[in-house]
Amino acid sequence: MKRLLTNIKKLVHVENQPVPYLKGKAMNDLTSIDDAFLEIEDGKIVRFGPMTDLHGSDISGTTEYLDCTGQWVMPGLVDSHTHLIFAEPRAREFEDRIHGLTYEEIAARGGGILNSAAKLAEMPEEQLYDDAMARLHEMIQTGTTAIEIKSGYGLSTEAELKMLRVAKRIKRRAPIPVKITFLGAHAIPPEYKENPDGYVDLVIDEMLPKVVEERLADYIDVFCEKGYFTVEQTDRILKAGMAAGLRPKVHVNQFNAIGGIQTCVENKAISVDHLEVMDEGDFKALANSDCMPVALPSCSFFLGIPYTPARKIIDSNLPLALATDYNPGSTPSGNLLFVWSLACIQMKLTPTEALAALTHNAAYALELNDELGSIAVGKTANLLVSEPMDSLGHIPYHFGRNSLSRVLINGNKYTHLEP
Ligand SMILES: N=CN[C@@H](CCC(=O)O)C(=O)O
Ligand SMILES: [Zn+2]
Repeated sequence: MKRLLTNIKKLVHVENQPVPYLKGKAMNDLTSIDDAFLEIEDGKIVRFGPMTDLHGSDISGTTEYLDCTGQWVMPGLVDSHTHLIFAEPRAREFEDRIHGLTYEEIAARGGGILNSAAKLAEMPEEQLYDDAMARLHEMIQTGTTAIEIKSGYGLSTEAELKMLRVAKRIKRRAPIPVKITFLGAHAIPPEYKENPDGYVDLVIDEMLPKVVEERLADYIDVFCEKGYFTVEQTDRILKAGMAAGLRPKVHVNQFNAIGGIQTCVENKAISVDHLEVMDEGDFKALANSDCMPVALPSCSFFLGIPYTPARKIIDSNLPLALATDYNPGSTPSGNLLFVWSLACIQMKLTPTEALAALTHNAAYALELNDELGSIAVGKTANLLVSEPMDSLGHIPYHFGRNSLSRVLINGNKYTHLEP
């Protein structure tokens, strides 16, 4: 099955010699081809270049042509941080915050993550699966072409395994690549309030071996934060995860800088996520490491907390990825196009830097950079086709609107949004 995209106004972020990720100035320096073509065979990119190279070349066997006059084609977006599986929205807490309560105050009253855990315990796997799949379908329409899914609303061995089994079913059946993260250490359940180390023991000694035995996860995560898990507890859990074959990918520095980033880097974390509050020691720890900082601007938008210092991160010659953090408490949105707008408007990234963070670097944060993240021969044809436009900024400029005309998954039109 051969498909040919022709007359592409601009083919964005092509690579002849793919690199694992982009950092600093390189994030604003993506190579593009004007008036381009792109050939797809069996779901993979097999050839691309200027239209002038296509004329006279062998296009026999092409089964479908897609004329992209006026349209831009770019790599599909990757969401490297989501809590896609949850039982119920938390709109009540949203109203409590409008009336002045903070996220932390709501959590201290037994709301927040504990509220979601109580609801999840009661919901059958089938329903969790159907709801999460419906959310996934919606996300693909706004450009998401690979996703990470966390557990963390279980907080008991039984419920964590239930979440992860749902995630594994999604991974098997979803049309896009899925990576799974075990987040048993998302909050201290009420029965361990006086004995948090006892809960850490449960995560390490009881949950983790079962997760590994059933091959339910790719990564291990901890919410390293005041009132949740200390740096020492995080270190214990990450070391146990690594020993069991799960690389760390960690919630850290959301409200306080307590030294967690250093611990994550020491434990070879593939990414550190949130980073709304960072000190100089955190920047130092990230320099000379291969750990990807991941910013979640929709969370800052929704909770009204500081934005990750993304401009400073890139200007410090570090890489940056962007993700949604889709969850019922701090980010009830899986829309990466909105994340793109926030990155430009609130974090002062250029549209190009934000695209690099949403594609190439996000793919690295899921160790999917060999198959996704740029236009390169051999990579999977998970691609976005824009509506006709004059600049890349057209997409984030139109915040809250979907400026894509097509999302291609394995080269196939996933959805056709044009009238
Ligand atoms: N901060 C920790 N976990 C989630 C929120 C979870 C929730 O409130 O349900 C986050 O990444 O924002
Ligand atoms: Zn999160």
